Amino acid sequence: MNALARKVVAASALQEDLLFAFQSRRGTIRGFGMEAALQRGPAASLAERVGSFFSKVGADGLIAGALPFDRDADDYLWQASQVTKTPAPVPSAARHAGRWRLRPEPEPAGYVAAVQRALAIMTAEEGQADALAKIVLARSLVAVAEHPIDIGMLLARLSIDPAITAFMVPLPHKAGRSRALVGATPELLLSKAGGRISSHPLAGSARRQSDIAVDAAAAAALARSDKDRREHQIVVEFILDTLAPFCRHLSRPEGMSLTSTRSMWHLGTRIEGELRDETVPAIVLAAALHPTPAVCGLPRDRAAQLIGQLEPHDRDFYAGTVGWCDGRGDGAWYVTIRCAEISGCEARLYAGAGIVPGSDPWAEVEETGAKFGALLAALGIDTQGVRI
Ligand SMILES: C=C(O[C@@H]1C=C(C(=O)O)C=C[C@H]1O)C(=O)O
Repeated sequence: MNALARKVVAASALQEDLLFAFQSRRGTIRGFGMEAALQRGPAASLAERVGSFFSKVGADGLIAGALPFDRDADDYLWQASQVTKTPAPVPSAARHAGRWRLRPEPEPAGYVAAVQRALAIMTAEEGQADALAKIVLARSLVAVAEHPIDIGMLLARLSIDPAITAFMVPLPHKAGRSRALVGATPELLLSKAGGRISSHPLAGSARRQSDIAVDAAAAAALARSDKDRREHQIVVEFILDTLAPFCRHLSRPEGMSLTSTRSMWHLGTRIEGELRDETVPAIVLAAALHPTPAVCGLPRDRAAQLIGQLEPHDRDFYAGTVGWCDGRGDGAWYVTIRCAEISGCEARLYAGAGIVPGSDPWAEVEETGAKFGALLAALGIDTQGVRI
């Protein structure tokens, strides 16, 4: 075998060994091969487990992976055998072949019933000090292909949108089957470089439109929407309150701004801070914030408990946080949304929407439908499972 052929074989073997990936306009970080696992556990013991891990592997180590939605459930984080920051492969024009079957869980009417139930609770509690102010309710869509889903291809196709971070992380096996979580998140939970931190919460959404004038009108309506502004403000205040004790300075711009992906408009606010103690690892700050009211609700524990009762399917790692953290404490953590759990021929897509008093249940069906758009487009199918 000549040198070039050897190099090609080595590169493709490496691709198959891809353990995690985070790819965005700001940079790429990919890990290959499982080197060492962080001892699994809940959010409460994370700081201690991370501290003992890096005291063994040293400051040059790096862990990446996922924290589940439920703070009491076990996380799943790994150190890779090799980490590269070189740009990821160029997205190919290839698409998945064959037919797809789609199955919503729950059906739209079931989701509407859950939203109505949440609104009834909000109405009944109005005026109480601990009243439910916001809850994010999600639904899922199961897409079954004729052939195993090509995760590398999916990741490459998701990366086409410059406004998102495309990610892939491994998940613990379920019923003996290997799984991965793949997505295109637009939402930065927390990044840290030295003493500087940033967060870019999103809440308040509208579907992008193909006609430029209609799209601009949708954005303008979102910027004016009282309901969406209330949803957004709850998230920003929660993040500021949570980060304040860690920070010497914490700032946010006046007002919220519009931000867009290829499929959605959102209200967003960029928060910047300077840490009092810059040795606090990014993953510990992310775990303190998680889950924010962008994916859970307010009051947090109450909303999380109701989500467990109102949603028919366990969120598992959806609406958690995915990211990486190095031995110096730097890292980037994203809200685990616009994603699908992939196992063999099956993809389970998730999408949620914030519910506040005044929300219209069928409008939330439409919003969550629009949020499936990024993943469906990357799989190469429309909402009916027809190839596009
Ligand atoms: C929960 C999701 O998205 C979150 C909810 C939003 C909303 O309710 O407007 C907007 C952005 C995200 O913070 C999701 O995409 O699944």
